[in-house]
Amino acid sequence: MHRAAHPAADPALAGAQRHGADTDDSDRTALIARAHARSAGFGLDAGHAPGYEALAACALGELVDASRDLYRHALPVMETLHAQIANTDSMVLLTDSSGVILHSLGDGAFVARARRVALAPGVSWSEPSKGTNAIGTALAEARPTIVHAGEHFLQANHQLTCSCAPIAGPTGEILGALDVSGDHRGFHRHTMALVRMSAQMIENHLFANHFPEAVLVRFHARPEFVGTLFEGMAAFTPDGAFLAANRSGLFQLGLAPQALALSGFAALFGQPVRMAMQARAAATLHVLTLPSRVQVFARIEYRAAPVSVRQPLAEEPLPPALAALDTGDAAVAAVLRRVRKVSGRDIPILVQGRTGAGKEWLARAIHAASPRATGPFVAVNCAAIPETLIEAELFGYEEGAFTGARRRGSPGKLAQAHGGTLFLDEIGDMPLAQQVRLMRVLQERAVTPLGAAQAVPVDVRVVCATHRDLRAMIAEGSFREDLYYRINALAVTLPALCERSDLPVLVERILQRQREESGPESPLRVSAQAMALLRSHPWPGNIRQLANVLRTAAILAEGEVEIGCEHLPEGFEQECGGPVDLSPCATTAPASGAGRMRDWEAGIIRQALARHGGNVSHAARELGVSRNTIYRRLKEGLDDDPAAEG
Ligand SMILES: Nc1ncnc2c1ncn2[C@@H]1O[C@H](COP(=O)(O)OP(=O)(O)OP(=O)(O)O)[C@@H](O)[C@H]1O
Repeated sequence: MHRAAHPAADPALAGAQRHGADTDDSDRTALIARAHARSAGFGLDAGHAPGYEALAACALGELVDASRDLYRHALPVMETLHAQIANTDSMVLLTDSSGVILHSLGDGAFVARARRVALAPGVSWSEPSKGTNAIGTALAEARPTIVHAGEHFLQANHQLTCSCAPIAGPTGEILGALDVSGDHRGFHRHTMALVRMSAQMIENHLFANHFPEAVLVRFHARPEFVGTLFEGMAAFTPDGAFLAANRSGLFQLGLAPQALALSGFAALFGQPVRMAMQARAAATLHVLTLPSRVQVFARIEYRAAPVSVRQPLAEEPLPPALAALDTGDAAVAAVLRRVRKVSGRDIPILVQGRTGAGKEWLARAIHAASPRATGPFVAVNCAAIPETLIEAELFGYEEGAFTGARRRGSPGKLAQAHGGTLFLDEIGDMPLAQQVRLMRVLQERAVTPLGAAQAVPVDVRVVCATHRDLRAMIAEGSFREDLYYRINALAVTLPALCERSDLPVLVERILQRQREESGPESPLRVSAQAMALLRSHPWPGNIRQLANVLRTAAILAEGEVEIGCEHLPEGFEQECGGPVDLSPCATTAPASGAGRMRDWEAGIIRQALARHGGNVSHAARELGVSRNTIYRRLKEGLDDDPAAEG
């Protein structure tokens, strides 16, 4: 049977109690023994490493979404904590209440080792899945916990030392946990204290922002502690009924929860709430008397509820920028609702979808609907920049940094996006070396241009897009997993045009926009026959191709009342799989399978190339895709074709 190492036997652990854990040595031994007994009860085998499967990105995105308040308030605190433990071969982790890692920040060398034991987002570290470990055990015991080296139930984790504190919500429920894990040889007795203080900071932020309509009292017996991590906080209704208090508040008030629940402001602070509220505008602190007769210094705040907080989120209208993309397709509407939920927060979003499906448009709308709307929106297409230039383009360079560098250098796209949104299109095409640099910039929020000695602070929200399967790329080693999780707090997938149910509305919107761009002309309709053709087309170039087809058709139909089949490109009907019928595009496309879909797209591209005598630019223009897309699709088609040579 696996035996718990005695904490006192490890000199590194001596004094852990004095530096953060709530337990003395005998308590710790008992705590680890309890955790081991539970772990054995779960049927875990100490010598056997369990499967290390992470949740799929979208499932992880849903968990992050479900814990969005915790995530939002924890992220900046994690960054600060990470800066404090930088270069200590360790990482900072945030989990939800079930122990699934939601977010991680770490040092390069340790991250690679941590990945081997699945210390990565999407993996559960609950006791039932990993046995005794700081995260699972802290959550099970609802107390700050250190689990060091051989105290881990699984031998695979004996190389780790972990310090974890649960994070309680404003009404006391455990929302998740904050953990620092590192190499056991680097155990530092102050780590637990840092983790506890950071967890406390997150709890205080959550508390201060939780009650939409409340009188908030921040108090402490020492005036210099009001407004710090150590202040007590208590929330009351506007007529003085007690709502909740944070840890320090509960400690200072010194009453049992049942007694507090029945108390009011006057009973706890010795004067009516109205009197305290009248004094709240004064710059000086207010003196109040606790039931224990102890006098405390207090700052009193009152927040009235914004009307919208009372309405369920789902009923709120979309902000105009997002509403403009809502053309009636259910999948698109679901995407818009998801991004709307995080629109006020700097959460990185990964937009997935085929070429031309509207990823950049969505990114622009996300920016326009965010508090950064007045800042810049800078788009970078990683597939369109030669590999050798990506670094200079993104990170900037000093004068003379490399041969061919512009005089006076360049700030780079990241710095240009300062205060706004950086849209990284085709992020899957970014070379690995630049992925490492980008990761560092996002972590440190500062960029060092090529040839520069000084880092420049950058404040950007990142929205990335890809048509590639980044998880498959991670598996084959061509995309960094840490970057993937960094850019992918929320992943959304735009449907291909042929999967959308809103083609007529989309057509109408595109024609309307094109009319607005090219001056007042009589409104154009699309004939029923032509609409049926549009519906049955496979649209490999998606909305971009549709917009191009409509632009040309509108010009050809000038002076007529509607766009007819004769205004659509030559060969259009054949691409639709024959004569016009009213069947949806899916029936003309291959039955299923991403591979066959690609072959079929490659076939359409080959036909277009044949029509244009092999001229890639002309074929690209007709299909409404970039030349890069044509090259890529042809290459993918050939790579997948077992009969292809070479
Ligand atoms: N919701 C929309 N309504 C009207 N037109 C749209 C919409 N979304 C996209 N478009 C049109 O489709 C074109 C392509 O869109 P966008 O550049 O966003 O696609 P993308 O998915 O980023 O493409 P790529 O993968 O090639 O970078 C736009 O220039 C615009 O003309």
